[in-house]
This record gives sequence, structure tokens and C-alpha cells, in this order.
Amino acid sequence: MLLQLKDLSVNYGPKNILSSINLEIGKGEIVGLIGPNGSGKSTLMKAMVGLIPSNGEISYDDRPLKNISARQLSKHVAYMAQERDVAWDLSVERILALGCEAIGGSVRTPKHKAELEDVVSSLGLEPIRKESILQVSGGEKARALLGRALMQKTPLIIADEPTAGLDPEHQLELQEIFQKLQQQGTSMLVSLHDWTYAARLCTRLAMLKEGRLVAYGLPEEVLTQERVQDVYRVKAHILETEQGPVITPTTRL
Ligand SMILES: Nc1ncnc2c1ncn2[C@@H]1O[C@H](COP(=O)(O)OP(=O)(O)OP(=O)(O)O)[C@@H](O)[C@H]1O
Repeated sequence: MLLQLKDLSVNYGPKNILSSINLEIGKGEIVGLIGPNGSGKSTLMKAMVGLIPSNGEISYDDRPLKNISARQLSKHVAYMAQERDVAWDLSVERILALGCEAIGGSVRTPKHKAELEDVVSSLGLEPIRKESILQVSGGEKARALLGRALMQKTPLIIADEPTAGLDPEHQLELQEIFQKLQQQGTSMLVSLHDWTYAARLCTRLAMLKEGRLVAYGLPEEVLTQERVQDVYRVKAHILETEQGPVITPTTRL
């Protein structure tokens, strides 16, 4: 298994945030992490990459996280945080180069330079590649930070709300990028709030409610009317179409 969690729990001080999470992510999967605000999605992702302490087991390729150095970990997993408050006055291009440097590479070498050009082109960053990250728009910054994660060329990418702030065209572009990565064997764990997007993009969905994993399975098994009502406290309209389901919240309960 690329990533395995056994009985994971996280506390912030006396507050229990996550309890008894068991989860496995295999090769070539796109797992969507869904759940209401405050259900623990970001906390789970941070614990997975060792940014916050946790109890239980986290292992990458059957190796416990605690035995993996920071440099080694950056070759297993790339993480894109929800927080986009970057403080560095660096060009978009330099931000991408940081992803390569995290794994000990340099964009001065032809191989990594070609990878950088590929990421710039697939994320549509060409017009802003020389701009400071501090001066680009919110959606452009999100794409640049995702680009940095892609530059690590890891078998697993963990992205916390990568579609937040993206316009419809760039959301669809991102869906295509993720699906292309999946075809190349990369796995992704992506937190999302848009059910329709999640159901169309993901091979499996993991649903959190108040720090517990209440469902993990195929999108149509997880995003049912009953579960949406129980977990999100809203009614939904679920419509099957040729492009996949359209799932819209309609009424608060
Ligand atoms: N640094 C912190 N100290 C104390 N509590 C925290 C901290 N960070 C998060 N929490 C709490 O942990 C819980 C889960 O937060 P988390 O950010 O993981 O939720 P989320 O599912 O990602 O939410 P959202 O959809 O709003 O991004 C919340 O109750 C939050 O208040």
C-alpha cells in the first residue's frame, strides 16, 4: 500500500479531533476526502505528512512514517496545503523549482527543466511564470502551489481543497491533470466540497463526520441521499447524467 493509516487519532490539547481512522490508498487511485467544515479533513492530511503529532500508525510502502526522513518523505508524497498565505517574494517559476529542490533536484538539469516546462504548460502558468507569487490572483497562486507539488514527481499527492478559488475552466483543467496523473500511476488524496466534482473525479470517496471516517467506497456508495442528510444535514438532488452524477444541495434540514 502506498499509504496506510491504522487506528489514527489526533488531539489538539484536550480536544479530540480525529478518532480511529483506518484508511488505505493504493497505486493509481484518486481518493476524495469529503465532509462538512470542521470535520477534520485538513487535520487528517497534516497528520499524514507528519506536520502534526498523531497516535496510531501511518506508513508509506509499509514503512512507518516515524522512520522516514524529511528528504525521503518528500520523494513519497507531495502536499499542497489549504493555507495559501505564501510569504516569499519569489516568481511563479521559482516556486515550481522549489518542488524539484525538495527532492534534491535542480531545474538547471535538462530532465528537471523539461519537467518544469511541462508543469508550466499543463497548468497554464506561461503568462505568469515570471510574476511574483505575491502579485498573482488567488486562483493563479493555487495553480502555482499545485505546480510545486507536481514538480516533486511523487507517487502520492495530497492536496487540500485544490479547486478552491479556481474558475470553472481551471477546475475542469485540474480534473484532466489529475486523471492524466492517475493514468501514469500516480495516486492522489484530494479534499473537496463539491460533490458533483468529487463523484466525477474520484475513484473512491472517504467521508468524515466529526473526526470519524463514516464511509469509504465508490462515489455512488458514499454520496447517498441518506448519508448526505446524516452527515451534512441537508437534502440533496441527485441526478444521473451521461457525464456522471450531478449532486446539488437543495434544503437545510
Ligand atoms: N491548530 C488548531 N488548534 C486547535 N484546534 C484546531 C486547530 N486546527 C484545527 N482545529 C480544530 O479541528 C477541527 C477540524 O478542523 P479541520 O481544519 O481539520 O477541518 P476541515 O474538515 O478541514 O474543515 P474545512 O472544510 O472548514 O476546511 C475543527 O474543530 C478545528 O476548530
